[in-house]
Amino acid sequence: MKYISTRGSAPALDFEGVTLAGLASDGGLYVPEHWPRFSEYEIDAMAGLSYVELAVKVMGPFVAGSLTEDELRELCTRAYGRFSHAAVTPLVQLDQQHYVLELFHGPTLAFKDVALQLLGRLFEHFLAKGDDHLTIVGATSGDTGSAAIDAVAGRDRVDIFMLHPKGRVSDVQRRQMTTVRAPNVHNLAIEGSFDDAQAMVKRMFGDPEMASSKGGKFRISAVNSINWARLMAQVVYYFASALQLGAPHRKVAFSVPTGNFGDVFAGYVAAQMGLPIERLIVATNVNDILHRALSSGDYSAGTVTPTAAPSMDIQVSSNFERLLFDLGGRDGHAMAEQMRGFEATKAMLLTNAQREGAAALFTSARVDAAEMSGAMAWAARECGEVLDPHTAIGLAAARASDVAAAIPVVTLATAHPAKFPDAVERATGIRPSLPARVGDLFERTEALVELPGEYEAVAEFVAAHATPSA
Ligand SMILES: Cc1ncc(COP(=O)(O)O)c(C=O)c1O
Ligand SMILES: N[C@@H](CCOP(=O)(O)O)C(=O)O
Repeated sequence: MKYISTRGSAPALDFEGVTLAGLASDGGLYVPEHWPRFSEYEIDAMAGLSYVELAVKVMGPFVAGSLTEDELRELCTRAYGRFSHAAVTPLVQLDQQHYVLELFHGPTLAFKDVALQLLGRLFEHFLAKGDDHLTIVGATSGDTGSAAIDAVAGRDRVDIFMLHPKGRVSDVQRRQMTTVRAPNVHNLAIEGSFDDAQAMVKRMFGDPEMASSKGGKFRISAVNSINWARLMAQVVYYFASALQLGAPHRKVAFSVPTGNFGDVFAGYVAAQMGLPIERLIVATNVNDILHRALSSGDYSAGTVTPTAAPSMDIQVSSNFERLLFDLGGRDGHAMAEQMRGFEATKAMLLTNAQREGAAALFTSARVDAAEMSGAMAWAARECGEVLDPHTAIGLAAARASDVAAAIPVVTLATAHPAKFPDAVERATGIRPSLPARVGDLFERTEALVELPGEYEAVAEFVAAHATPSA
């Protein structure tokens, strides 16, 4: 499989190349040059497979040419062996129509583990072939950081620099990052929002002093969902849950709490691969750029409002570019032009083709604090299911949607409620406790460096602590 950039001028790469590159050298995001498609018969034959075997089937076409089936199976077995539930991503029924897909049984209690446990192992596998060193630079609004750090802490040939917006992640989220003591892990608390951090990360990929692809010293790579391998691994659980609910003979809808548009884009990929998805509901909090874009075509970023669902406090959604590229006829030069406009003005209008294409599969909803708390209270009271604030936003959007009653709606449960104990207690009266596997999080010492929200300060820190490319 070859991958092409959404901005049309970076070289096409194979799966190994895109995994190690993270972001394309023209500033675009890599997508497969075509969507592999399964027949109804092939999807039917996936029913009953274990999570690992399903992962091998679904991801097989994407890694072709870079990994053998046995190598992929081995990497998946080790990645998903670290999950505390035998089903890896168990599906729980709430009522006649609604389900939650629990994606938080990995080591750091968020859906990010599903992809990052695999990505850490992919980095190790590919780097073992040569003698190069990777400098991972990432931005987190709370969950990617801990999942990525867990996935690469202590690994040879990798340094990780994780930027989080100071004071804007929960205590549990921060401690899950800052209490990991490994010489290759660097936590940077920066002034500003997640969007500011994400912009600095993207800038480093184009910095001629820093990025080896531009003549600089370090082989920079990504663990955010700008890295294709992240999304690829997330496609699997759409198949896993839909198969349990009767696919391919029955359609299923999904409601996805959304920030950077990675998780829900994985659902779009599943639909392109033949999974019968009735609808993808994009659920945002009051940072609603995606809701505005999908409902009125207006993709314009305002300032970020901190909320009780901090991991979704995002206004610039990286992966939306992948959708716009696909819906706009895969014209890289037009996409580059559209993104140049957005980068200059922080606003853009979707074209008619992009709006109409999106409307065929997506709907959206903006969920405020009261609606979020209401969904948490309902799930706890009526169904005995304690949800985190992000999942509650997905569920509120799912319950308000007009999906026909005969079609099951699966809300992706993206984080364990104990990551946000105060918000959960306020809404439900229940204070969730951390599972034993995260250990003595509040007894451990934290290590982090505070930096101003300036690119130069971050680049200087990375340059002083990273290992140059071979
Ligand atoms: C708990 C949680 N829910 C939802 C999201 C949104 O996911 P995405 O950025 O893939 O849209 C995130 C962060 O990305 C998250 O950490
Ligand atoms: N919500 C994320 C933000 C980064 O998103 P990603 O999926 O692109 O890594 C987080 O929790 O860090």
